[in-house]
Amino acid sequence: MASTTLADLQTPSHPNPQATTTSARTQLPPINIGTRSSALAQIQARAVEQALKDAYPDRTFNICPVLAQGDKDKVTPLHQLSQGENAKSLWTGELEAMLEKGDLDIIVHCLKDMPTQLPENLTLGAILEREDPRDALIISPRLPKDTHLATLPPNSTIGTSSVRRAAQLRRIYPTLKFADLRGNVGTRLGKLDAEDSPYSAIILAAAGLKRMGLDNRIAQYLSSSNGGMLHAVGQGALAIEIRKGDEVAQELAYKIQDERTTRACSAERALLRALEGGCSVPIGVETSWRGGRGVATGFQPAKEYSSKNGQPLEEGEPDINEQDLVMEVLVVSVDGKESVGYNTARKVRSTEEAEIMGRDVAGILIDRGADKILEKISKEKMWAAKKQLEEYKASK
Ligand SMILES: NCc1[nH]cc(CCC(=O)O)c1CC(=O)O
Repeated sequence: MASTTLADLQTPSHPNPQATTTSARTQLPPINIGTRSSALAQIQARAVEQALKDAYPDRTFNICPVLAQGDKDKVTPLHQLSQGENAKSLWTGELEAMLEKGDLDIIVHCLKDMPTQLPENLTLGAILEREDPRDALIISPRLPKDTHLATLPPNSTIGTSSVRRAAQLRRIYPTLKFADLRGNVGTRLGKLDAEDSPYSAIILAAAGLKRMGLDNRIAQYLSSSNGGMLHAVGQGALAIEIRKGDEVAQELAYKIQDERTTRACSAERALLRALEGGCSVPIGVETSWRGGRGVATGFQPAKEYSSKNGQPLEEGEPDINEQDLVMEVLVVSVDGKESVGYNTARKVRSTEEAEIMGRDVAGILIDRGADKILEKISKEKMWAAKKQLEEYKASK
C-alpha cells in the first residue's frame, strides 16, 4: 500500500535536474482513495490504486480504509440500521460523508452495493471492467465435493440473506430451505465450515471469491442456464464515486473505466431504478455483448472483451457500437411461485441509450405483471420490518 507522509511532501525538490520525475511527483497532492475495511474491499481498492498508478505514474495515492455502519453493527436488524430521516446507505454513508468533506477524493465500491440514487453532490466517476458476474454455490466440507444444486439432499439449508438468491432458487428447487447468513466473505465461509453449521451450502458472488483467491471453493457457477439463477444488478463490477465537478478525480476515473461494462451496468441500474421505488427488489439480470465480428454470447472472460478509453481496439476485437447488448431479466416472488421474465437485445451507442434500454425493459416487465409481484414483496417487507422492530424494542 503506498502512502505519502507529510515528510515526503515537505522534502524540497532535489537540485539534481535528473530528479525531475521525483519532484513532479512530490508537487501533486496525493489522491485519497476511500474503501470499506473488509479484506475484499481492500483488495479491490488496491487493484484500483494499481490501475491508477499505471495510468498516472507521476501521482501518489493513499488508501483509506473506513469501517462502515453495516460492518460495525451485526446485531441490529438491517432494515433498522438504515432507518431515519436522512437515511444514509448502510455501506456507503460514512465514506460518502468523507468524500463530501474532501477527506477523500474517490471511493472504490462494489457497484452492486451502491444505491441507484446517489447523494446530490456526488456522482459515479467510472465503472471498471467486470469480473465474473455470476453467483456461486459453495458446499459444506461435510458433503461430497461434486455436490451441486440438483444433488443436494432434499431439505438442505442454504445460507443466504439475499431475497433475490433465495426466491430464484425456490422457484426451481422448491424443497430447499434458506437461513440468514451475514458477514463478510471470510465470516460466511467460516460459518459454513463450522462443526455445528446449520448450512449445507451457501451462495456467494464468484467475483469476490476470485478476487480473494478463494475460487477453489466454488462447487457450481450459477447462471440462467445453470441453476436458473440470474445475478444482481451491477454484480462483479467495481465503481468509483467522486464529487460532482471534481475534474481531477473525473479524469482519473475516466481513464480506467471500461465502456462495455459501463453501458451494460448502466442499463441494469436504470432497470432497477425504474422498478424499485425505494426498496430493494429481488431482480436477477444477465447482460452480455453479441455480434460485431463474431464474438461469443454469454459471460465472456474479462480479457476477451476489454476496451478501455483512449486505447485502440485489440486485433479481432469488435466495435462496441456494432454489437448488441443482450439483456435477460427475471423478477420472482419471495416464495418462488410467480415470476416474470424478459429477454431482449439492442444496440446501445452511449450510456444514455443503455439507460433508455433499461427503462424500456422495466416498462415491459411491469406490463407483464412484475408490479404485482413487487407490490406484494414491499407489503411483506413492511410487515416483517414492523414485527422485527417490535421484537427489537421488546428485547431492550
Ligand atoms: N453484498 C455484499 C457484496 N457486494 C459485492 C459482493 C461481491 C463482489 C461483487 O459483486 O463485485 C458481495 C459479496 C457477495 O455477494 O457474495
